Amino acid sequence: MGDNEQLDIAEIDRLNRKALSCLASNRAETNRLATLSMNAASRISYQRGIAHAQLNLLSVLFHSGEYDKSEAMCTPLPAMFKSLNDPEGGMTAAVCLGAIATRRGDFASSASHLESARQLASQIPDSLNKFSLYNRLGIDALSRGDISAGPRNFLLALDIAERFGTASHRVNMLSNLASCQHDLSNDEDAIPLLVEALEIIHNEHLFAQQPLVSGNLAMCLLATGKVAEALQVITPFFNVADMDIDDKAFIYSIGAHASILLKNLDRAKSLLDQAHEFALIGDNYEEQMHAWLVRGMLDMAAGRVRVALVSLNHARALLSYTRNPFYQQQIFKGLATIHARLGKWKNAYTYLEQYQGHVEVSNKSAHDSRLLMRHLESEMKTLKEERDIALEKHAAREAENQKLEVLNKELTHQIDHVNALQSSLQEQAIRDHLTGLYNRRHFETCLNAVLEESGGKFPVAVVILDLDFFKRVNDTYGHPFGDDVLIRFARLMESNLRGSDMLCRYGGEEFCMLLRDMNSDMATNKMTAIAESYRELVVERGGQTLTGFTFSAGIAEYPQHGLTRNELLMRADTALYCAKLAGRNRSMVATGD
Ligand SMILES: Nc1nc2c(ncn2[C@@H]2O[C@H](COP(=O)(O)OP(=O)(O)OP(=O)(O)O)[C@@H](O)[C@H]2O)c(=O)[nH]1
Repeated sequence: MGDNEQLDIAEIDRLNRKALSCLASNRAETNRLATLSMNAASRISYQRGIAHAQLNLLSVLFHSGEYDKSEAMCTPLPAMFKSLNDPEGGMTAAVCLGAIATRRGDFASSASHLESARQLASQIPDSLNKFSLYNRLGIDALSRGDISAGPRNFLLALDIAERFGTASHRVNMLSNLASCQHDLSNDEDAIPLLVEALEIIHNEHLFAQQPLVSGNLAMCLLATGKVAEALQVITPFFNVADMDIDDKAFIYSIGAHASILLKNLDRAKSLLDQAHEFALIGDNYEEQMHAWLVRGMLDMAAGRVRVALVSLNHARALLSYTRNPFYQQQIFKGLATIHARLGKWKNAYTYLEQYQGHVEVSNKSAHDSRLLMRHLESEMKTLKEERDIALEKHAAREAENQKLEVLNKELTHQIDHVNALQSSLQEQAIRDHLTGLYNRRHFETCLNAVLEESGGKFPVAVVILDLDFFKRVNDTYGHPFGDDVLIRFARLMESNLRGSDMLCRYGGEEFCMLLRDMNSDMATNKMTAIAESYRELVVERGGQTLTGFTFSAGIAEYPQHGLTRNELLMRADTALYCAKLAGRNRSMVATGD
């Protein structure tokens, strides 16, 4: 697809949806698709397309740590989506603003953005856009220390991922659920979730997500004392250039932590220096705190007790950016140890007490979180079952409706068929099958109607025609030839009729006409003209040719020669009889009044 290609609205929408769906797994692709859709939407001034493209572009910026730029791009979007009457876009924009505020440690403003996102979400059906909402609500809840709302929202996001998302969305949520468990000191339950996520990553080749998930796994392994395993999991990612800056900071810190525990202090220092740098470049306070904590451990391991105190104090100052009990415990434990080494027993004791307090809270929360997780899982299971039943019922109703629609169509079709048949039968009932002209019965009905309509206000000429010596035609040339003559005569007569006139086959080789608003003179002239054409008619069949046909006609005029149909027909018939007697090939008008 070329950059200059003209795309229509539907194609731009599709491009934006696609850009959104690869946000979790391939940000470069999101960026490429969103740029394409932004250009195409701008070209045709499609505001909604522009706004959604902008949303995708700023999400990419957000994930690469460009918070100022992404915030500047996002700030006008909620109002824009509101004016476009697009709650889905408005919700996603509010989620982005919430995420940016969280990164800045501004939890109050984050909560207000997320609340408006939640309100907008209640107006729209479930879609992939809700994934980022639940994900963000989960992260926000954890940062507030709400251990119930965190996993609950992640499970909701996992459900959205399973219904509307890709494997990468699933991985994302398994990883978040695991982080929750880890934050609650429940690493035993976190590890299988991360192993499952890594399996999906492997099978679906979602390598962009591998560093973070592996980092999380390494963190849990560290927390459970499996240091060598932890290092093994993250080693492949050292020196990988194409990685998220946050992931780099995280992985290098864990690498440094593991190296300290394995007494490889040189390696630990080199990894930690890089971790620190990445955390600073990425403006990531939580990772900065993580790096200071590990630096404190390194200082201690190297015997630099006073320096370690400085490092841990730095880490402690940043503690408000996380509720992670692992960090809290490590920091207070470290501070207690340092103060003990420095002989500051009172301080050491205070930190020890704080450390113990955190351990107790964390043990309790690990226990609570296990229970909560089981409870949430069964709650979700019930909800899912209920939803599946509702969906099944809906599908059954739809199928029933479709069946009805098909039946309805069939019925309509049959009714049409019957109607067509009926009108064809009606036509057949009033038509002569050989010539296609009206039959005598229908003619007589119409004649009655015309006479009634006239009521003497305009004349009506009634003409009966009889082809001359027709028996001879049949006898000499055969009956089929005679049929052809009758048909050709019928067509010739029709071509001489006006819309208000009417012609019928009266019987055999006899025809009858009514000429509206014509007196007998006018009718006679008309018959003379038709007689001329009939004479010139050439009929050919089976190598035989015949021409020079004649007919005789009798004309009666309403109201002059009669007031009723029968009277007029009788007078015309008599005139016809006279024309035959007078030698045929002529038209005669009824005599007398
Ligand atoms: N081919 C054909 N002939 C028909 C049809 N209906 C009637 N006829 C023939 O029309 C002929 C009418 O003959 P006649 O009544 O003797 O009259 P004519 O031969 O036309 O003589 P005049 O009317 O006295 O001029 C008969 O031979 C009928 O068989 C038809 O549908 N097809």
